[in-house]
Amino acid sequence: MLIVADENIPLLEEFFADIGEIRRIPGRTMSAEDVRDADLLLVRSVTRVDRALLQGSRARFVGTATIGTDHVDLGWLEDNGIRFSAAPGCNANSVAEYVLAILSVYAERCALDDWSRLSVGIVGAGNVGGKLADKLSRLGFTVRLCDPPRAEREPERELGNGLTFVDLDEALACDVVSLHTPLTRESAHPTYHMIGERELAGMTSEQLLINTGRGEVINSAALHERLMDSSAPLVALDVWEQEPEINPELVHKVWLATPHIAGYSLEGKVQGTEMIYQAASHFLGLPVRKKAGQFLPEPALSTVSFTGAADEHVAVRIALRACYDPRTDDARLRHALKTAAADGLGSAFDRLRRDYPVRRECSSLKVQLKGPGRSLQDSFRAIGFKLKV
Ligand SMILES: NC(=O)c1ccc[n+]([C@@H]2O[C@H](COP(=O)([O-])OP(=O)(O)OC[C@H]3O[C@@H](n4cnc5c(N)ncnc54)[C@H](O)[C@@H]3O)[C@@H](O)[C@H]2O)c1
Ligand SMILES: O=C(O)[C@H](O)[C@H](O)COP(=O)(O)O
Repeated sequence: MLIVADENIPLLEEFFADIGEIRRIPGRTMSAEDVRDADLLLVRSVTRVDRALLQGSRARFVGTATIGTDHVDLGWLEDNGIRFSAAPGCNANSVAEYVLAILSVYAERCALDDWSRLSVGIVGAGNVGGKLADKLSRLGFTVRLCDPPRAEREPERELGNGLTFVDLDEALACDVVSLHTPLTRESAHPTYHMIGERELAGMTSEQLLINTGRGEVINSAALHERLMDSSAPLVALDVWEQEPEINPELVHKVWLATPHIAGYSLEGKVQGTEMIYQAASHFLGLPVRKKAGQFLPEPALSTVSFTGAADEHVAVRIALRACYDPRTDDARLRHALKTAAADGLGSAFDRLRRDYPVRRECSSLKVQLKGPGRSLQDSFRAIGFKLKV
């Protein structure tokens, strides 16, 4: 059995070596020739999976180790009897932690001691948006959820934590707006360029707009234009139109710029591999013997300890940043763009993603509290840290 796989899928050998021969190919340039003899095809988001790639291939199963599926022509696969599986939710926690880390830096920038005074509009309340909403609500933030497909499907549903669905304009009025929708063009509520001139015109310099969904959810020409004006919101972008050939001028204009790595915690990436391994095993009628947890190494930092003198907000900030500080990724991207040859911006962007350092989630870090601090314990738990008692 031949397994053709994107070389950037971690732990391919560990999960798939028992199933067949693995041929690793750079995902961005994977061609019909590369996949002609494949029985299983394993991809990430950078490979367009459609008729052009698969016609003439003997592949009967395609797995993507990602949440997003906009790179896959699902209709064509179905019409051609090719089983498909994605990895829903695999890196949702990674993205939620990325947004929390940004909020912590933003609160500091705004000289806010208590970050939970910010209201957050979450657009797209699925695995990622839902997880973020849960963490933020438990931390005491005011959260507004905008998700028209869900609002139509579950109009009466009690969302918990006092949450209700709002329309896009209400979400866009929050202090922080975080986008977590898939990229869709033909659905009842398409998200392609959902944030355009009108939406951006309504936002002010007192607001922060974060996009970790897909670049094309924001009209980047309209964003670029809006950012010419000092009344524009602050913007943090992890995803870009036309990746990897992103617009360097837009990078210069946004506050935080990262190379599509919000979901790149080690846990998130390994869970993506685990999920397509499970799906492929079921498809082939093989037992599922391996689990992501068995391959996660010990983290470099295992415990942080706070005394009874710790201020709650400072302690949370320190622990969160010990796991992840988005300014590091921002600096790497800006440096890479500055030093890349003019025709090499796309390669520089892809290199940052390929060589991404190990980043562990908050659950890998134990927090020790020497003092009563019930509300501090709750805050750490809400974020996802383990408490050491
Ligand atoms: N930056 C990253 O590293 C990264 C990582 C993971 C996922 N993503 C992106 O985030 C997207 C969301 O991930 P998820 O796991 O939450 O997906 P999901 O399918 O669980 O949830 C998406 C939600 O968006 C809602 N939605 C659809 N159209 C909408 C619209 N017009 N307005 C508001 N809401 C709408 C859906 O109803 C759904 O509840 C993925 O499709 C992917 O593109 C990016
Ligand atoms: O959809 C997803 O899961 C994320 O966008 C994912 O992090 C994309 O990573 P890539 O496949 O581009 O490596």
